[in-house]
Amino acid sequence: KTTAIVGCPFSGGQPKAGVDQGPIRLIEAGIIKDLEGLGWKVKFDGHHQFEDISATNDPPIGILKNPRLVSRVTQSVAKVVGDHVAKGELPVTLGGDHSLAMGTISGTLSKYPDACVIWIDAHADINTAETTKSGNIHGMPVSFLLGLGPKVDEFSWVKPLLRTDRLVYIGLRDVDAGEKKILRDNNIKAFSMHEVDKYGIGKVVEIALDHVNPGRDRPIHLSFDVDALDPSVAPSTGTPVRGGLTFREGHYICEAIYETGLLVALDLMEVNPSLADQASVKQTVAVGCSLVRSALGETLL
Ligand SMILES: N[C@@]1(C(=O)O)CN(C[C@@H]2CCCCN2)C[C@@H]1CCC[B-](O)(O)O
Ligand SMILES: [Mn+2]
Ligand SMILES: [Mn+2]
Ligand SMILES: [Mn+2]
Repeated sequence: KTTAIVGCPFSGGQPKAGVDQGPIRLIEAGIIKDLEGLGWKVKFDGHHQFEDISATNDPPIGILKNPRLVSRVTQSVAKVVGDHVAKGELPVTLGGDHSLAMGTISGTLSKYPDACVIWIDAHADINTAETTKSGNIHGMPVSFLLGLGPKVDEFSWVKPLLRTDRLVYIGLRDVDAGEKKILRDNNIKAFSMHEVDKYGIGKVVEIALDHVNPGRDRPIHLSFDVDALDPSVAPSTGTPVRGGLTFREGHYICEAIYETGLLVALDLMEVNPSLADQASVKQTVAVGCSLVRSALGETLL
């Protein structure tokens, strides 16, 4: 079994510098050796370099920031991830901000059209060009993947390959009003921290899988935004929100998804080693590596 580490040093979907350094820090922390230790053959063809944001003439479209750069980068990521998936390799995409998921999930769905997406995040990342208040495209990838909202020519390459009944969220606790309406209007299954408290993470993962993968026969793309975790667990991230998943709840999700044997692609997003003090950075990077190990088969016994 082969996994391909796709390092995506990219920050164009959001305004805070540093998240583009996430991949190198995860690599330096030893993620490759970690996965080899779990028996994986690990391919790492280097970090996918992207033009410097400042070097591109990329005025906003409406209020969307860096639209041409984000589109170009995510389209190239779609090809990279698609190629790895087509070869039967498990791409582990290291971000970089969560706009990259427009690329990773397009890549996965191009090979596995019946795949389901499990989105672990404090946020729904489902704003459209009409509903976004920030214009930060890391808050929008899911709407493009579902084909919701007004067309944005720059992103016409993103095909609406994802179906609303193949998407489920766990960890939500900071969802914009416009996003709440989109989730309701489209009957999208979402387990907020309220449901995690109410049912416990074990039951939540079971119900989530029953919803998007009732026969446990569909490939799974797990897209993990480290800000789903409580800021005390993963402090170095761009949009922290209190009241998040514990260290164990985050790891349980990854362990349970691995146990299904259906994982075909993983994203580990929004680690920003420029935020908070060095101890916090070290902690966040270590948690990121640990989550990846758990999603790729590390067990406690
Ligand atoms: N919905 C958001 C957007 O900018 O669209 C607004 N939110 C920040 C905002 C601050 C003020 C109180 C309400 N929340 C961040 C989120 C995107 C997160 C992207 B992710 O990849 O980190 O999940
Ligand atoms: Mn590659
Ligand atoms: Mn996110
Ligand atoms: Mn988030």
